[in-house]
Order: sequence, then structure tokens, then C-alpha cells
Amino acid sequence: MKKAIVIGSRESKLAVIQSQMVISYLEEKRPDLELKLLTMKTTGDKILDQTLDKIGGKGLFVKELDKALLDKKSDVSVHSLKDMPMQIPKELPIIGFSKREDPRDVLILPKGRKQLDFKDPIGCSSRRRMLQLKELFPKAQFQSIRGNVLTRLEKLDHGKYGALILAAAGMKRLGLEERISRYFTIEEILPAPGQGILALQGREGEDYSYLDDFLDQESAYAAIAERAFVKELDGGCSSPTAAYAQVTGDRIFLTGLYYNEESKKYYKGSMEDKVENAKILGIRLAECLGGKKDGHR
Ligand SMILES: NCc1[nH]cc(CCC(=O)O)c1CC(=O)O
Repeated sequence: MKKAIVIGSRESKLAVIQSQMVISYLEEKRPDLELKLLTMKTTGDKILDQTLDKIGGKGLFVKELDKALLDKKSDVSVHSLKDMPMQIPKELPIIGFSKREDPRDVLILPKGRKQLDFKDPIGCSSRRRMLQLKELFPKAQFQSIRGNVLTRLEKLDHGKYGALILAAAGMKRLGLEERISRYFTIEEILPAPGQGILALQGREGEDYSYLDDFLDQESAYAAIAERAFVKELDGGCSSPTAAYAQVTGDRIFLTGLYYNEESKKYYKGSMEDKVENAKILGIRLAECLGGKKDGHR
């Protein structure tokens, strides 16, 4: 009999495609395993009329998936790393990270539109994106938009939004690359920590060696540095933060951005180190930016 492995996933189309990437990989590599997909709606997917900050943050996207792992209804959860809370329960450790998809943010226009029109608000719920876009487009107005990527695209095409800002990674995985009308460079809009990376989460003490070759070491270093940066600053709660780490050989180059709610200023900077020091690099950059009273942009 084949050993059954259940992959837990949110039920959105993007989440399922992402989980399917893991399943397809294993089906090819490990014919001795029987792969099953278990999808579920998370609280974060159900409550769509309020911003995440108000209803309890990113934890709402993982609660149900964590419960399925603990109850042994699933064996591995597949997450978009950027949706994962900063605190991960010890019993449900991250097994590892996927190779990174395009980390950039992109501009999407309503169907048929060729140019960005500042008369209509840009649909955007992330303060990280809003603050950086305001620098790029001082005339832009924003309106909050929630829901999964496909729901947002539908609202864009039938609503009063002038544009959306989304992650290139999601659009590409959904096969919607042709709807991207502009890629923002990393310098223009620094992405969310972990953007484009999938995190695989499992149960403590289990053998996940069947996933070894799916996991990517460069992504892991980047994920560790980017998340250490955010964790050190505010524990990933409410202040807008952005971080992106680039690994080249045995070096890691981290750029971080942090908005200070009190001084209403944002602080941006970069540092590099050896890959083994990814975590301390994130902490050092955070100390350097967060500790400074009159920083620069
Ligand atoms: N918060 C929503 C979310 N979570 C993960 C992705 C896709 C990109 C990724 O995997 O990092 C998206 C959509 C978006 O921001 O456009």
C-alpha cells in the first residue's frame, strides 16, 4: 500500500495552484506516495469587509490549517510565506521554503485600459504598498480592497478602481502574466518579506525527507533574513515593513524599509553579510533603522 500524504491548503485558486506545485513535484519524484489535497476556508478568507489589522492579523489565514496539522487530518501545509504570522507554534515548524517566484509588485489596469488614471482610486489594502506608491505617484488616491486575487481582479474590471497593485508571483502562478502592465522595481516598491516564496509547514518530530529536493536553500536564507528584520522591528504586527534579500554565492544583501508611526517617517537601508549570518543580518539592519531617530529615506 502506498503511504498517503495529505497536503493542507487554503481553498483559493492561487493557494490550490501553489499546493499543486508541491503535489506534482512529489507525484513525479515519489511514486510510492499517494498525494491528497485537503482545502479549507480560513477565517481570513471568510471575513472580507474589514482590514486584517482590525480582525486579528495574518494568523487568521493559518489557524484552520494549523488545526488540521495538529489533528493529523493533514501532513503538510502549503502557505504563501508572506501571509504567515511571525510567531510559528513550536509543534508546527516550517519544514522549508520553495524556490522564489518573481518578488516584485506589479500594476494591473482595468480590462481595456491602457493608462493609469488618477481620477479613480488605486485598490490597495497594504500600507506598505500605499506608502511607497505615494512617493512614486503623489496624485494617487487609495481605496482598501480585500478578497483573493481573482475577486480583486473582478472588482477592478467591474468597479470604480483605477488600478490594482498585486504581487507578480500570484499573477504568474495564476497564468495571468499578460494582465501585468508595469513591474515596479525593487527600488520603487520594496516587497513584503517572503513575497514569492512558499513555506511548507509540518508536525514536529515527523520525517519530511521526501520534500528535501523541493526545498531551496537560497530562499531559506532570504526568508530568514527578511523575517528576522520584521520580527525585530515590530513582531510583524501593524507597522508597515518591507524587506528583500538577494543571495549571491555565499553573500546575502538585505534591504529593509520601516515606517515609524510616531515620527511619520520611513527608514530604508541595506546591509550585507555571509549567508550563514542571515538572521543576525536581519536583526542588525532592524536595530540600525529602528533605533535611528532622524533617519533618511
Ligand atoms: N496577501 C495576498 C497574497 N498572498 C500571497 C500572494 C501572492 C504572492 C506571494 O506568494 O507572495 C498574494 C496576492 C498579492 O499580494 O498580490
